[in-house]
Amino acid sequence: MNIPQPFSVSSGQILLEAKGLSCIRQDRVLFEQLSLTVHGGELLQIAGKNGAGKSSLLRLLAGLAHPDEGDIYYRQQPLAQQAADYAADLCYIGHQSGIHEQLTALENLRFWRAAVQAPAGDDYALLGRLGLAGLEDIPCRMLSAGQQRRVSLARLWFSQGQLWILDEPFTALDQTAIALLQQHFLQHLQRGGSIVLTTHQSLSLQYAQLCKLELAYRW
Ligand SMILES: Nc1ncnc2c1ncn2[C@@H]1O[C@H](COP(=O)(O)OP(=O)(O)OP(=O)(O)O)[C@@H](O)[C@H]1O
Repeated sequence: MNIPQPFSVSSGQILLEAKGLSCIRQDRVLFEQLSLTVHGGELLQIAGKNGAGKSSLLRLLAGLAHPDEGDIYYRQQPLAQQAADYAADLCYIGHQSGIHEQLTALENLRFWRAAVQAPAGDDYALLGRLGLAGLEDIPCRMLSAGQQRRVSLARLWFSQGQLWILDEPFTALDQTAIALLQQHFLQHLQRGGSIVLTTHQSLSLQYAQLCKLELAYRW
């Protein structure tokens, strides 16, 4: 059975490309002349020691900061020329969980659905699947770190973006949640989606299209 390609860029085609990127923070060159490509259906893991510049690189790729040198292309066009399209096609989850702690898990999900114009869905069922049954209606500040991370990651179950950029998505998750998330990654890749992530943990599943970029720590 053929799985329909819901995304604008087909599997194997270049979705995101960076050429000659440099990033300087506090007078330290984190990286320079860094180039990479992300294809449809591909997972790119950015690895490296603490402080090597992984989060900084993800922020550049997400369009949240500008490189000191170099250019980023989305669907073969400069990012800056199609910022709105890129934002609609991107799900970025940073190091912080990004949840509103005064809102409940259910309210956070409803907020994100509205923000990305995703159709309404059974959020009780989704939260139950993520191990949060019975915790839907209490403020997120009362949840544990791992539970808050699960709420944050729930976006990936209704995101319509082809590209997911995820900074340390496994932080605070237990083994059950890590396995669930990795399974969800596989489904996204099999649909032709792409993922760029940082993690200090090795990916246990065998992704057909797994690339790894090691950022060296530079003094
Ligand atoms: N906005 C900023 N202003 C000043 N310095 C920054 C900024 N963002 C990052 N840095 C510095 O850049 C360096 C790289 O930080 P970054 O968060 O990108 O590293 P990382 O590889 O993601 O580290 P970790 O594995 O600890 O998360 C650090 O030394 C940090 O202090």
